[in-house]
Amino acid sequence: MQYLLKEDSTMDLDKLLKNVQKILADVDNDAKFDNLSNKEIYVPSIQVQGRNVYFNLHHVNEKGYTEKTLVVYEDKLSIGDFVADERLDHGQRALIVAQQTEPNYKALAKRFSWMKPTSRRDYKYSFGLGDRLGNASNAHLRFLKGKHIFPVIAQQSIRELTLMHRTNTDVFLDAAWSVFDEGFTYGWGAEGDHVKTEYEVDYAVKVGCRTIVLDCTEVINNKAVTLSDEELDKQFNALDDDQKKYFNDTYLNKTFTVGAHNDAEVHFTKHDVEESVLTFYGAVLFATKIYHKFVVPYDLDFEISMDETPYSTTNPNHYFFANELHRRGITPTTMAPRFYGEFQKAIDYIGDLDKFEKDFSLHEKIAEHFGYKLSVHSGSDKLSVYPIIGRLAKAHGWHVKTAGTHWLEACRVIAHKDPQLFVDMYRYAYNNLDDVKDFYVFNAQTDGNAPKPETVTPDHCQFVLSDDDGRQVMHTMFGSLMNAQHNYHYVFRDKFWDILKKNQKLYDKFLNIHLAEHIDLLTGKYATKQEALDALEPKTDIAKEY
Ligand SMILES: O=C(O)[C@@H](O)[C@H](O)[C@H](O)C(=O)CO
Repeated sequence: MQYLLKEDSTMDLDKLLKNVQKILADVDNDAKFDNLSNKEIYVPSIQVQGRNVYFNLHHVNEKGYTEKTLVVYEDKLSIGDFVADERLDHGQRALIVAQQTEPNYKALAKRFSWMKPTSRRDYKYSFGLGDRLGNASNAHLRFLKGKHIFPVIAQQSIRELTLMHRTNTDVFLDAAWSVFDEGFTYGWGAEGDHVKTEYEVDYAVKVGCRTIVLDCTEVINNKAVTLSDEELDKQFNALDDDQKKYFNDTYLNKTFTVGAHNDAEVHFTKHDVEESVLTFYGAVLFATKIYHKFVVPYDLDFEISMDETPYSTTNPNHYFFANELHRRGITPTTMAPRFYGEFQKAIDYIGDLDKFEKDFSLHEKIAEHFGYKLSVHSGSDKLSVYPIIGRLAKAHGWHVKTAGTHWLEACRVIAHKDPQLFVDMYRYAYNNLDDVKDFYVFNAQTDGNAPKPETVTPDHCQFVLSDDDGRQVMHTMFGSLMNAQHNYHYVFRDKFWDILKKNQKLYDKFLNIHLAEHIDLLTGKYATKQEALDALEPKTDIAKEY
């Protein structure tokens, strides 16, 4: 691709060069870069390596959208790594202006290792921040800077990619460019989330993901849980004699001590043995195969998720799965049991908190015993259990995953800035909820309590995002809403993006408020959900300030 030379350039490259030289001079002083003449230089992105300079320009165009371009000042011998739009030669060096493309990401990642996703194994606390739109990570990274929490910002399940019509590459690059933009050198995660087949694992790995979340739902025999003891026994006894002997010798009527301080026990009854084997042994073998084919050769973080099975994972089930992996020399990075109660999308935990605490505590001790962390899926908005998770997992570390709740904060921007668009989106989501019945299980599908569209008006629509069922309708219908078409036009997408791009600062503010409610409860800054909400929820309509 040929680049524009100085005389044809769309910007004053000479002036840009003067700012580069000012940056180089400032590095030798306080490196604050606070008096550059070009105010479009996004200071958090400035990187200086020897006499080489890199940064992003943030240009607000005539529509009010912020356009980001990369500027590189490097030796002519190396700058050819980048695909430039414009170039100014300067002695033995050159200044280029370039797009945020995959080739230019790869060129930057050659120079800055922190531009590549890394393992979360070495981080005690990690938080999944799935970004369904691709423009939430800057706010998330700015919020987390200095908090010593590892952000997994490239985290979209195959389900989300399918529904939103995005690729893992789209997700990866949106996240990676945010890392450069914010100068986030702490480390970041990219994961193939809820991958179920070797193809899906391979897809995530080849894009550059460092973690795979192997969803075992479809290789777990969920029928075993429903069997009578008699039928369970009959099916167990149909196994090979050596299999039966091994399982009974290893687990039957055995009690295992677990926990970092060996202060808890897991006991196996006959039912526990037979149910655990018939439910999970196939998944153990599948996970073992994936481990040897992908996790070892590509040095991946390995999460095993069973959080979306129809039934809770008992503590013996969890111990059985972990111990069978352990016997095979496999220690996952994280495991995601399905905990007691319900972790439905977009709303708080559903269940008895005391029972949850008892259940989570033993799962946590099993994880400590085998040397991995628990992973809490659908962590969005589960504020009631965060104090419990934060307390019980504080010593060993936690990994909590969120995603759709950040999409709802984008919907909140629409509800404030174009209420009619929000009303139309909600009506469409409500009337087409069957689109997602094969993808998600949530109360709003069946309880009939979601706000009726006729009650949602431009003057009265923001309440939907505080209503559990209304939240679930908007949360799960993200893909249908963003891809609905009529006469080859997007019904909502173009208007949605126009509003969001014009109001990125408001979106960022909503994201930071919402993320603070999650993080401040997990880290113990606030002891209860109500305390966090009282402290963090805006008392006025802050949208009027943007
Ligand atoms: O909606 C999805 O598919 C994802 O958000 C998925 O559930 C993810 O693993 C998650 O738990 C984030 O909260």
